[in-house]
Amino acid sequence: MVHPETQAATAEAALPIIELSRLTKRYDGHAAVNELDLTIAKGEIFGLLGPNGAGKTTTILMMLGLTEPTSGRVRVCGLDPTRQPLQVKRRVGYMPDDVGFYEDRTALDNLLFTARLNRIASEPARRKALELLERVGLSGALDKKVGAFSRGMRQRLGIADVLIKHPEVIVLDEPTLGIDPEGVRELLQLIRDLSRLEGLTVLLSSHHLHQVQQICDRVGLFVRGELIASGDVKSLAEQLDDDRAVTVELEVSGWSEELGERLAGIPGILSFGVPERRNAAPDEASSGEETVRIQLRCERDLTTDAARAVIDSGASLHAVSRKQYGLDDIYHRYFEGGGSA
Ligand SMILES: Nc1ncnc2c1ncn2[C@@H]1O[C@H](COP(=O)(O)OP(=O)(O)OP(=O)(O)O)[C@@H](O)[C@H]1O
Repeated sequence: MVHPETQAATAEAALPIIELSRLTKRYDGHAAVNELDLTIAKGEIFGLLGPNGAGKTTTILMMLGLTEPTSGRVRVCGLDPTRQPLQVKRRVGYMPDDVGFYEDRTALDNLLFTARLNRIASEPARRKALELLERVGLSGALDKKVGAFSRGMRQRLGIADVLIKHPEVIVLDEPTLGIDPEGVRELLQLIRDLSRLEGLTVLLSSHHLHQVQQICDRVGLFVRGELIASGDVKSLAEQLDDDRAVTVELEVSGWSEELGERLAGIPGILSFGVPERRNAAPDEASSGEETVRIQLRCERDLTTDAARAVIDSGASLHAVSRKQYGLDDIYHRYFEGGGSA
């Protein structure tokens, strides 16, 4: 989903804040990240998506100056993390997938501790901590020891913890791991609001396609250390349709050979699968009143012609639609066969 706010991005928002060029990290000759080129604009919410071992964490660690690239270039807020790690740390908030807190201290104390580490004076730190606890919905639990927090509360406190130093960029590694659906919804909303209202750039690493789809302006698909595609969900879907074929889906009962012939006779239909009958041998075509789904690959949108063929054949048409690719389809199509679309 592309957010309208993003389309109306200001000139400032288009400024690159993260720039990776030919970035490579090798471990014992094995490339964990290989020749990665990626630019993220100020204010963008960018999703790093990929299976285990794809190189997402290694990329993040190089951006934070926590591991040195083998070759290539990284710039974060105009700084080189390898040579200026402290300046980068001041501007970038990192929330790992398992945030560590002092368990026997309260939420407020934990935030004040982080503020002290970042040399924020005690009065402004207290004001900011209380404001952030309110913001992340934890003002009712500020005196509660973190050891008694649920996973969702810890993640929300983690967000407050990265925000206390007023960063320009936040990097969140699997922020919704282990949180219930309602908690996930609230957390994603919070992240999006923070980005929109405060111009915060967010880099989010995740396996959860639907969550990434809900809040990210752009997504990068990682496979074996390589960024195999990036863009908003719509443009990734378009890249999948290289041949510009359109998929039309029909839900029909009363399938017959005649319907098959009528569909095959429509100019512009490239192919379609003959629906299988339930409990039948795989090569036996379906018949009768059972509802079946048929996907047609067409040169152009032929929903009307396909619907007419169903009705003319005497079958019942329950649904007809042009298939829209979601991130699920994109992910699976790209990752099938090891990452070639
Ligand atoms: N310190 C290390 N020493 C050797 N190999 C490493 C090291 N760190 C990562 N790797 C390897 O680099 C590759 C990329 O790992 P990385 O952790 O960046 O992937 P990821 O996409 O973050 O995976 P996950 O989603 O599981 O966290 C993997 O093959 C991993 O085994």
